[in-house]
Amino acid sequence: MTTPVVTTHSVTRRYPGAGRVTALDGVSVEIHAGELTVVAGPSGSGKTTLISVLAGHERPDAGTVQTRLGSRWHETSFVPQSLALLPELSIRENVELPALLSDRTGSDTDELLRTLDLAHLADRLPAQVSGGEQQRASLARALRLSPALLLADEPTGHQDPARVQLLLDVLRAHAHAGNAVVVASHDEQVIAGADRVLTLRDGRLAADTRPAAGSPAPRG
Ligand SMILES: Nc1ncnc2c1ncn2[C@@H]1O[C@H](COP(=O)(O)OP(=O)(O)OP(=O)(O)O)[C@@H](O)[C@H]1O
Repeated sequence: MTTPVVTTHSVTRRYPGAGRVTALDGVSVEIHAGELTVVAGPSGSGKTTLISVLAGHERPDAGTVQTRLGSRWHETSFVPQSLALLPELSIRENVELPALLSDRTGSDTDELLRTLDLAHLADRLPAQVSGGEQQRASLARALRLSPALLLADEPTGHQDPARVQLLLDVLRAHAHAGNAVVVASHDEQVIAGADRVLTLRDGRLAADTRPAAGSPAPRG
């Protein structure tokens, strides 16, 4: 097994406020390159919080997070549920944007647009395409610099089954090219296509499995 790209050790994340929610409770996981890891679990189980901690966007209240990636921003891409497309830029300009901020080559924008079935929409604004098309555009942008770690929060929520398969194929290809891909999802089709499934319940890691192998993943 390779050195993990990111490792969490007994990570706990609490949100302050009246309810003081414990969103993650002592979660220890290793994320490896070359795998599509799906974080599954019911609504509110901590999926978004875990991938935000893995991305470095959320800091744990207890426990530690180790990454072998440096602080170079282009190594990590995050597709939020909100998608965060810039409304005044076209779909093509949104996808191209990371390349304007970096000297890395990455993937070709037009090739990504074709692969994600967006080429015919390239000159439209985000408001002029569907929710599913916006979702694919946000993923295309995240892939533009070919990140070593790609995290995506429910990236198939607006897709029909054929497009879920398309996104799954794209995510698996990126992982199998030697990158770590982590997707928060409760879509059964995505879970079935994962190399590894981390299941959360009430902020705890309830299961760590490899669906294709049909056996628990090695831990630790
Ligand atoms: N900013 C916040 N302030 C307070 N509580 C929060 C905050 N963000 C999340 N929570 C709570 O933390 C818990 C975990 O939330 P999280 O968004 O990680 O779950 P999730 O599994 O991604 O849910 P979903 O599938 O609905 O997106 C939930 O109980 C949620 O209400």
